[in-house]
Amino acid sequence: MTAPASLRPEMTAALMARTGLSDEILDRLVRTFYARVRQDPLLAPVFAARVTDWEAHLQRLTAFWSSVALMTGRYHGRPVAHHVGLPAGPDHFARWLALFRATASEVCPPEGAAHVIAAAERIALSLQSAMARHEKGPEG
Ligand code: HEM
Repeated sequence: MTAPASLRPEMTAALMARTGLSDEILDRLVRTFYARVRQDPLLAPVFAARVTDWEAHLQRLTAFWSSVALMTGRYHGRPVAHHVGLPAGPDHFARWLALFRATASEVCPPEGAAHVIAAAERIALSLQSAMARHEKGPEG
């Protein structure tokens, strides 16, 4: 298994060894997960209203997961800015996480699934609180 290009090659190699993850597995995770999101009656409309170029979106999301899970530094974006103002509340997040957990458990080795699920849960919480703060306005 070749290591992905990384800004921190030793850390990436150690994370790959510990989790069994690779850019190939993360690519499969992202593609399988968003194929399910696009079939989901609750989530699909939120994405359909915003994502026009799915291939570009999937490649950004694979870079994001490579940065988060393997510390490659491949993603340069501002995820919070893309979520504030979205019509998505606690039910959407619960569904997103349920689909993500199921997909990660199928696609990744067990240690890798636990690693990406823990990260998704952490990031989902911080996105939700940023979205809630945004809705309340600056006085909060
Ligand atoms: C209810 C849950 C969620 C919904 C409905 C949602 C929806 C969306 C939508 C519509 C976009 C495209 C925004 C645009 O291009 O204008 C997007 C982008 C993105 N989402 Fe989510 N999202 C959810 C949860 C999450 C979670 C939990 C994560 C991370 C673990 C995440 C990570 C990202 C990233 C990295 C992008 C790309 C931002 C960029 O273009 O740089 N999302 N999301």
